[in-house]
Amino acid sequence: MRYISTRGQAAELSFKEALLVGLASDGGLYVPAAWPKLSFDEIRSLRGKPYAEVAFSVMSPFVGEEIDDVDLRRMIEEAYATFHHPAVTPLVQMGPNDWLLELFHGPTLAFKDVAMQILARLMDHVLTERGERLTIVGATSGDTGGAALEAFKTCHGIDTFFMFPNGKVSDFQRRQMTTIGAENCHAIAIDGSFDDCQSMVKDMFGHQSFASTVRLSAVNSINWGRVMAQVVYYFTAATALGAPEQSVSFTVPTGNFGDIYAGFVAKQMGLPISRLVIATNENDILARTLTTGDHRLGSVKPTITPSMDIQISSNFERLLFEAAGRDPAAVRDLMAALKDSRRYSLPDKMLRFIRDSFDAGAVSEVETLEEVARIWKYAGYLADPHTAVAVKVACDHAVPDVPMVTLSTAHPAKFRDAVRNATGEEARPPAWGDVSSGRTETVEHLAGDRARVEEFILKHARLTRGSVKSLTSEGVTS
Ligand SMILES: Cc1ncc(COP(=O)(O)O)c(C=O)c1O
Ligand SMILES: N[C@@H](CCOP(=O)(O)O)C(=O)O
Repeated sequence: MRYISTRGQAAELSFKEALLVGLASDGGLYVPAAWPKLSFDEIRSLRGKPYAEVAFSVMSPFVGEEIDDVDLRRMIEEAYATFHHPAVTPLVQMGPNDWLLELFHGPTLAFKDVAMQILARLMDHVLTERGERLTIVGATSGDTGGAALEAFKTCHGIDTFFMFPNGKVSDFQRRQMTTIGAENCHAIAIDGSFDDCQSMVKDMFGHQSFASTVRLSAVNSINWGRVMAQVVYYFTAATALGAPEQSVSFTVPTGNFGDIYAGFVAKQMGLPISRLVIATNENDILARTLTTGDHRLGSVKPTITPSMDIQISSNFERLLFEAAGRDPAAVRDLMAALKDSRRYSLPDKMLRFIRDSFDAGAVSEVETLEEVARIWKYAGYLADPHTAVAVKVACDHAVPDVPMVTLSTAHPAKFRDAVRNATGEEARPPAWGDVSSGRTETVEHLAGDRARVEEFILKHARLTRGSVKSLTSEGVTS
């Protein structure tokens, strides 16, 4: 499989190259040059299979011949053996046709583990094979950082740095990053929003002397490997509910648009998905875009669903690429408008394309708390607030005879205060995932200034440690 950039001005890459590079050199995101398809019979044959087997069937067309099947199967088995549920991502029935897809049974209690556990193994495998090392720099609104640091802490050829918005993640999320206790893992608190952190990551890729010195890579969902791994649970859930004979809808709490875009990929591969419903909190840019066609950045509002406190949804660019008929020039124009005037207007044709597959809804703070309380009262189920946002939106979009699956993206213990406020109940983490006390926190606190962050990374990345003092725009000075 070859990978192309959504902006059309970067080299076409192999799977392994796309995996290690993360972001394309033209600022775009890598996508497969063509969508692999699974036939009706192939999809039906996935029903009831163990998660790891489905994962192999769904991911191997994206990997192609580049990684030996035996190695790929072994890495998949190992990745999902870290989960604490035999089904890995179990479905829980909430009503006659309503289901929750629990994605939080991995080591850090959020859906990010599903992709991060396999991604770390794949990257480590490729680097070991090549005798190379690299440095990952990422941005997190709370969950990606913990999952990445946990997954990469044993990868000896990789240093991992994660920036998070200072004071804007839950205590539990912060502690997952700051108590990791591994020499190659670093948590950085930034004065700013998640969007500020994410744009620093993207700018670092544009700062070529820095990027090449540290051999920069990314494991946010801008990395194709993340999206690929998230496609799998759409297949396990839909086939369990009757696909391919039965079509299924999904509602997804959305921030960076990675998780729901993985659903779109599953649909491109042939999975009969009726509707993909975007659920947002008050940072509702995507819901507004779907309603009006006007994509307009506002300022980020802190909410009780902090992982979704995002305005610049990276993976929306991948959807725009499809909506524009895979025309990279159209994507470049929209991205330039977003950068220059903080908005763009979607041409009718693109909006129609998006509306063909997607619906959207936004939920206020008050409604989120009420929904957590309602789910507890009527179903006896403690839902995390991100999941509750999606459950509320799902109710508005459910139709008879089509199962509606809502993605439950985090364990409620990660958002204990909000859950307590809504229900009076204490959401306790399982003992194996509890970071709420004990270990000392280590964190670097930096202003939202790319140069300072780069300096910190140069000082601590093992590729450069001790040998590089600063970088010019041309190259390294020591
Ligand atoms: C708990 C939780 N729910 C939902 C989301 C939104 O997912 P995405 O950014 O893939 O849209 C996130 C962050 O990514 C999250 O951590
Ligand atoms: N909500 C996310 C934001 C980053 O998303 P990603 O899927 O692109 O890594 C988080 O928890 O950090």
